[in-house]
Amino acid sequence: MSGEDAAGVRSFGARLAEVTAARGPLCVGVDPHPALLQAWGLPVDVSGLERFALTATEALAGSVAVLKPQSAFFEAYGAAGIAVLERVLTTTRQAGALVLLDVKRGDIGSTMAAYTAAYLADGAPLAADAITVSPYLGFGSLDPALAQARRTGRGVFVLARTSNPEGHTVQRARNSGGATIAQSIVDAAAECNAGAEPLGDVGVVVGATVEPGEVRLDTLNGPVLAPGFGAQGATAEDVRRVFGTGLRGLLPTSSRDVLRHGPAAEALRSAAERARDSLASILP
Ligand SMILES: O=c1ccn([C@@H]2O[C@H](COP(=O)(O)O)[C@@H](O)[C@H]2O)c(=O)[nH]1
Repeated sequence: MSGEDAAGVRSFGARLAEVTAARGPLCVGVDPHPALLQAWGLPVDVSGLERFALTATEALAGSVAVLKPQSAFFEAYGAAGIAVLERVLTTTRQAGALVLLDVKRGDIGSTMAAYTAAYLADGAPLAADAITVSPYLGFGSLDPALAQARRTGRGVFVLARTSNPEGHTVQRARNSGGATIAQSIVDAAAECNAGAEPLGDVGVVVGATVEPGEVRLDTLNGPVLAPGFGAQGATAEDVRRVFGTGLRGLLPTSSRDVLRHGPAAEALRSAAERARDSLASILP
């Protein structure tokens, strides 16, 4: 497995391929919903957030390939919440998992450069291995993030066909060439990934809840984050129906359906293992 550039920077695609080969292709979301804090017997304040997020992270980061903290739940507590998020990022990395920060950023290029400095720059307090980005301002507006990700061995996951039921009006609309918007995003990502070994750095988000055949992923040559597995109703069988078997880079992700088993670390790990094992026959 190569994936190293001339400066010796190991690409995100290579790092993702390596960690999923070792730990299984599963992402678990760290989503400190107020209802989950309550279910764990924690107060819905920043102390509860800290206990919840660090308990989940410490329980899972040693065995799960990728953890995906959902930034919104940390931002809700202001600066103190962001401080907890910083600790989640550090703790995840130290335990060997990759950290995908779900922030869904997207803006004009010059502002995108500032988001890039916040999340994809070496040494930034909120630097992650990868982030989610929104292409709604045009795929080209993401260029600063894509370029920085490549330079620093990080990745981006571009929203293409999201898992929520409201997504289809925009994402299944067709452009002047007849392609759906979702497919045009996947195709733009595929162009960025062309020739990359073992996998490109530009991933897409395609929900496990969408109709089979809505999006062609065969030429993507990049990671596919598949939310909707678990609490939103998609099963392992749905993952198989939507993505087929053996799709390289497929990374199903589940948050609430794992987290509801806490706060005991062993129970959290077992829930993640069950989720991963349920996908074993489908994934490469
Ligand atoms: O299309 C999308 C993109 C992102 N998400 C995020 O993933 C998790 C899903 O949580 P569950 O508890 O497993 O439903 C959450 O953070 C979403 O913001 C998504 O669901 N769909």
